[in-house]
Parts: sequence; structure tokens; C-alpha cells
Amino acid sequence: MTLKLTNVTKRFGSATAVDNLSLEIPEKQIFGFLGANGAGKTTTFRMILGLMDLTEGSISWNDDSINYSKSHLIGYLPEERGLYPKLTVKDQLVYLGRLRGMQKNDIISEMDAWLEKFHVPEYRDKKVEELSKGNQQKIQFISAVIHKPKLLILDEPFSGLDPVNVEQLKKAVVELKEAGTSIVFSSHRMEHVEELCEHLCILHHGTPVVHGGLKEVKRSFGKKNVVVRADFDVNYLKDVPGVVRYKPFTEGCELQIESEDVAARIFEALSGKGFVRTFDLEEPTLNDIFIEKVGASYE
Ligand SMILES: Nc1ncnc2c1ncn2[C@@H]1O[C@H](COP(=O)(O)OP(=O)(O)OP(=O)(O)O)[C@@H](O)[C@H]1O
Repeated sequence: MTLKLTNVTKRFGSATAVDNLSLEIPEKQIFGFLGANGAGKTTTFRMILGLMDLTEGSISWNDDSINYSKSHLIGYLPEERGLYPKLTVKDQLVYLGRLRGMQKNDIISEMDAWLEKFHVPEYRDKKVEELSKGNQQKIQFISAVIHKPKLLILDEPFSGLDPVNVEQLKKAVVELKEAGTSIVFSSHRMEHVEELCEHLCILHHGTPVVHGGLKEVKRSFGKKNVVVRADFDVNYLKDVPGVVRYKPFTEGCELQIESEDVAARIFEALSGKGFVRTFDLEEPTLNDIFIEKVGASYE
């Protein structure tokens, strides 16, 4: 089921939050939505979910509109987390699962499987308010997927989680994809998108500045990175013609180069100067692309 946004615009008074956005989000894949604060990611999600009217344009899912009757096919982890603090995890999930039309027994067996997967079966009968923020987020994630949605929208799913929990959640997201779920998620962390997504979009002031398959996006960027580790001072490499950005680190440097042939020049400039431990020509990172297209870094 392909999700298709056609010329979608959202205005709040005279401010444009999303500006003529056209995207195709392929089914059974993980699609990454990047953008600085206020770029329009959450607004786009809300429009996809039918929680907010579009000012212009259209959104279709499998050539049909998304409306309330399809809510059992869609899962949503909102940016603003919200669970009932006084309810136990079990009562919470049963309540939310029932709202999605599930039978109680099915909810409980699905819940138990998820709690096991997240290594927290003991949370079953705990009140939500007794859990840490990160663990509440896991429960909220379970509430977004308990009904096995076909389309899953995750707004900043990894924010506020420690590295172990990030890994658990990533694994869960990949497994859901492998089981046939179409997933769209937003993140401020480039490496999450880089690791998980086949397709992505970078929004800037509501407009897509980068859109496409991860590999094609990197290839079409043109610039590459050279990473040098050496036993001598490599500072002079920043003046090699064709080096556009220079980042030193303790044992060497990372150089952004305008095209692949500049790598040969750097290689030449290193010869006879001392011991070079490693010399790597690498694809640009999403962070490199983001910096150039949006003019800022998340880091
Ligand atoms: N209900 C609203 N009324 C007025 N302006 C709004 C409303 N919702 C969002 N906006 C504005 O729309 C723009 C896009 O906001 P949005 O929340 O979609 O960005 P975002 O990319 O999700 O940002 P963040 O990463 O900070 O969550 C912002 O300028 C925001 O102030």
C-alpha cells in the first residue's frame, strides 16, 4: 500500500508549515523523515493520519483516502507521549487495543510477546507512573503496534532512550518491516535514518530539499569523504585543491572532497611524509548532506 502525498500544503494563518510537498512512501519499507525543529514533520504526520486538515493537496493510501475507518490499519507513536499514569501496563494496553477493535485475549498474548521482546515482562502489572520515562516510551510503542498495523508512523521514536533501548527498538522496527509493515519515522539523529531507511526525505521549511533512495541520494550528492589516519601532522591536507571541508581528529583528519579524483591528489600529497595508517574513500554521510542542504547540523 503506497502512501502518496500530492502537492500538500499546510498554512497556519500566514505561516506555511508544509509547502507543496509531494512524496511517495513505498510499502513494506522504512522511510525516514528528517528536518530541523519546525521543519514540518509532525504537521505532515498529522495530515497523513487525518488529524489535521490539509490547506491544499491530497493524501492517498493505496489510491484511497485515509480516514477513521482505517484506524485499525494504522499505528501512531506521537511526539507528545501520553499514557494513563494510574493504569497498569496491562489495563492500559487492553483499553487501547479494545479501541482498535481487538479481542482481549489477543491483546494480552500480543502484549506478553512484546514485553518479552523488550525484556520487561515484570512491567505487566505495574502502573505506568512507576516506570521510567524511557520504559513508558516502550509501552507507548507497544500500544502503537499491538494491533499489527499495516502502516506505522513513529514521531521521534528514539528520543529519550538510552543506547541499549535504542538498539532494542531498532531491532523491533526492522522486524516489523520484515513482517510487511510500512514504517515512516522522523528523527533528529542521522545515523538512525542511515542505518534503518531505504528511502528518506529531508524537509526544510516545509519543503523537501532531498528525497529518494538512500544510496541514490548519497551518490547524486557528488562529494565524498577521505579519512586519513597517520603518524604525522596532516593539517596541510586542508589546502589540497578540491578539499571543501576539513575536520581534524586526534590521529588524523576527515576531508570532504568535491569529487572522487581529489582523493588521488590527497594520496599523492601524503607520499613520502611518514607512516600512513589508513586511507579511506567514503560515501558522504547523511549529516554531510544535511549540512549542505539545510545549512546546519543536528550535532
Ligand atoms: N497548531 C499549530 N498552529 C500554528 N502553528 C503551528 C501549529 N502546529 C505547527 N505549527 C508550526 O508549523 C511549523 C512546523 O511545525 P512541526 O511541529 O510540524 O515541525 P517539526 O518538524 O515536527 O518540528 P520538531 O522537530 O521540533 O518536532 C512550525 O513553525 C510550527 O510552529
